[in-house]
Amino acid sequence: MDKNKDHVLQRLFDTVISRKDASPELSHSARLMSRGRHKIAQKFGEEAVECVIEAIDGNKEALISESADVLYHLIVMWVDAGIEPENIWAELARREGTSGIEEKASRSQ
Ligand SMILES: N=c1c2ncn([C@@H]3O[C@H](COP(=O)(O)OP(=O)(O)OP(=O)(O)O)[C@@H](O)[C@H]3O)c2ncn1[C@@H]1O[C@H](COP(=O)(O)O)[C@@H](O)[C@H]1O
Repeated sequence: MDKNKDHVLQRLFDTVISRKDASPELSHSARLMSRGRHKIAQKFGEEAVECVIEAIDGNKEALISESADVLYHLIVMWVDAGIEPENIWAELARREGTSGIEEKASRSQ
């Protein structure tokens, strides 16, 4: 069994991808995707800004809720762009063990 399937983000991705051909009347994901890439990106940006506001204000519960909104809208953006969660996990795995300080220094050389 693919253990990634147990992950809530993978299940959410599978649900959103299954909504690509769903009715915009019945599915929020289908409605958002039917409105196009600019709208999807705009919604992601709005949710990210709401996260920033709650983080700065120190509202832990609100930050948890806004973080879930950000992840949902990020997943809609991946589906629209043809990106799979595995692509992101692979990039994160590639970075494992490389300090961000070292990586930044190597870019400026
Ligand atoms: N995680 C979420 C999720 N998070 C937030 N939202 C919706 O995102 C919407 C955000 O509302 P807004 O008013 O900000 O956005 P909007 O309706 O696009 O409005 P405008 O910006 O156009 O004014 C709300 O309707 C929320 O319910 C979500 N909708 C769906 N999911 C997941 O996606 C699954 C599939 O949902 P459907 O596609 O609706 O079947 C669900 O079972 C959930 O697991």
